[in-house]
Amino acid sequence: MTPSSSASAASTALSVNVNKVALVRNTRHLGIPDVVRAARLCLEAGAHGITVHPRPDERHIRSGDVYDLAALLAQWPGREYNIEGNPFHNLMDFVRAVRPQQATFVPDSTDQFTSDHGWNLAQDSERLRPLIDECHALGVRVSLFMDPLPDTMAAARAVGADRVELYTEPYAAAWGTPQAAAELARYRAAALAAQVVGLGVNAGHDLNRDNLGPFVHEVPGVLEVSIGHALVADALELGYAATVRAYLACLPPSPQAAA
Ligand SMILES: CC(=O)[C@@H](O)[C@H](O)COP(=O)(O)O
Ligand SMILES: NCC(=O)COP(=O)(O)O
Repeated sequence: MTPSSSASAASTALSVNVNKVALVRNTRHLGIPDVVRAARLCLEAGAHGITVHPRPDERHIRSGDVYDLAALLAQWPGREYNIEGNPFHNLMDFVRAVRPQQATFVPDSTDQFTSDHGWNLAQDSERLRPLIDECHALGVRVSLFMDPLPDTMAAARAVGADRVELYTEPYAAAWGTPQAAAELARYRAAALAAQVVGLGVNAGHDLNRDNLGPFVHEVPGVLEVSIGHALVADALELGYAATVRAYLACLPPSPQAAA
């Protein structure tokens, strides 16, 4: 399929995180599974973008992957590249070199098992502000990885963020339990609070085929979900194309037809 194909028409964009393809690739010196091929197959199936989280220890996504994927995305006008990381570590070097459509600032330590919390803006706003300003000067949208706390959204806007990414692990952990409805209400309140102050809302972490649909149905105005671990696990069974289509089917359709 040529890169001119359209992404699926959806009001919530699906950005596929390919960290875990790289993780498997790194266990042998054979170059397979190919991270760029995985990303291309996902884009051909209608994914709106690709996300990577190049951690400093290169446990999965390596520097070369970041640049190889940038070259791929350059062939797909209208699809977005989202690079995640801690801006006080290695993220900004990638942002300066690659200028992705979006940078997602995540407050992870270098040895963290996985992302498990959002920013403490009372502590970090002043350090974040110049880096957010630099991203804007480079034409890069900034999303801050945040816990679903309505009272923190004004500070996220005040520091200059364009969007917040709601950390969705607590929702995923509650899925299928009596606490699920209460968790959804928390995310709904956080999303509304973000939108009231002019922030766009993204979401991610531990989203999957079961919990994605209810989330985007109950939480208004989610612009993008970035999904990796469960999606790649599903792709091991279904293949990338069928898996991406299955995730897109969970997202609300809209007349918007992305380029
Ligand atoms: C920020 C976040 O929740 C994920 O995007 C992150 O990329 C997960 O990192 P691992 O894939 O290393 O668990
Ligand atoms: N920002 C979330 C992301 O990119 C992927 O998270 P997960 O689906 O691997 O948990």
